[in-house]
Amino acid sequence: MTDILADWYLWTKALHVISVIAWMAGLFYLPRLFVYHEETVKTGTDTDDLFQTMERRLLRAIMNPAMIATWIFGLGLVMTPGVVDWSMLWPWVKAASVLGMTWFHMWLAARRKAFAAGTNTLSGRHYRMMNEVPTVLLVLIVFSVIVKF
Ligand code: HEM
Repeated sequence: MTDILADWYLWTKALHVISVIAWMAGLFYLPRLFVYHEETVKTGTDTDDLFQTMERRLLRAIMNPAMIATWIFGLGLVMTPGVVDWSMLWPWVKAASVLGMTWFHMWLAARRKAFAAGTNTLSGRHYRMMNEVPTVLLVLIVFSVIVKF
């Protein structure tokens, strides 16, 4: 098994990065949709329906599959011999950051359900601030995997 992973290392990494890009696009865009949804749309209107459709499709068609693919290829890299040295700091920073990113995804999914039920209570400002969470985690992750401190 580890031989196969070693042979496919660069392909796995390429697929991991492609999945990461698709996931991050959604993690940045969905909170922006929530900002406009909250600040400009009245509950029960056609525009409300349109925003709900965009949010649902973004999450189900792009973000959920991209998150699952990122995890599968990422764990494939973790199991590849010689890739991760757990005595260094970077794998721990990366692990904590990807857990944070996954938590953020779940939080967004819960907020989408609140919009769909017409029970959103958070302000546009709140969503703007939360939009910084994936940015901070992205910076930590990229420094971890590239600099390998
Ligand atoms: C979800 C769980 C994840 C796991 C288990 C994981 C694990 C890994 C591992 C083990 C590597 C290999 C490092 C190497 O070859 O030296 C890697 C590479 C990489 N990861 Fe992840 N990762 C995950 C999520 C993410 C996320 C969320 C991002 C970006 C926001 C990301 C960005 C990258 C990048 C850019 C590389 C390539 C670094 C290089 O050029 O060598 N990963 N990942």
